Amino acid sequence: MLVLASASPRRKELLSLLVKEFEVLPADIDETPHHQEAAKDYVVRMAVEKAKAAINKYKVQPDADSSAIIMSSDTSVVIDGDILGKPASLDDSHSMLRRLSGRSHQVITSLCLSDLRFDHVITKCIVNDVSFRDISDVEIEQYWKTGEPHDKAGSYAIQGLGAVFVRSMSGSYSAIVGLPLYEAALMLAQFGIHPLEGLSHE
Ligand SMILES: Cc1cn([C@H]2C[C@H](O)[C@@H](COP(=O)(O)OP(=O)(O)OP(=O)(O)O)O2)c(=O)[nH]c1=O
Repeated sequence: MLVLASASPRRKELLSLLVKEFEVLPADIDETPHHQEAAKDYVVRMAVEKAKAAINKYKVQPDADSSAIIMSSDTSVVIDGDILGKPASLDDSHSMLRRLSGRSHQVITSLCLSDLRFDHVITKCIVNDVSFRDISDVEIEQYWKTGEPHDKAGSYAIQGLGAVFVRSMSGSYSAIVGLPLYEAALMLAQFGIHPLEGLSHE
């Protein structure tokens, strides 16, 4: 059994492109960065901590499969070395999008796959560059009212209306949305799960 340790509907949707059957088990962790923690280290640590929290929850389930594989991920927006998580308010969203306006930033996504004993663990960190056009204060307020930025790192969604701010990007689109499909497929294969096997030929 594959277990996706995530509350993100985007991650569930993206993983369902690769795997037909999996369980979803959100893991609650403290997402506060450590003092002077480098962005890449933080993003990988978050995925590892989500995996560990989900393992602890999963193991105590009566029908737990001892050969289950846990997948977890984290996405953060990084500008000038600062980590931007999800906005807590319009003010927060405003200061994030003001910083991103007219500039390039990075979206860093980590992926962690592990067995239940946390013996076999693979982590991967994917760095993408995204360039924004200038954004006005009025647009920031209008965008906030759509609700879209509320649960997104950096306060925007490239897969939604936030795309109107994106001049260009390089790297992995699925990683920015929350789950890097190319890397996920390669890592799943290392655990014996092969996404292209068993698909119908209709
Ligand atoms: C930059 C960007 C982020 N996001 C999302 C992906 C993640 O869901 C979210 C970043 O928060 P995360 O903490 O990575 O994930 P989450 O809290 O939504 O889910 P979980 O921790 O349970 O797995 O931002 C987009 O959907 N589009 C984007 O363009």
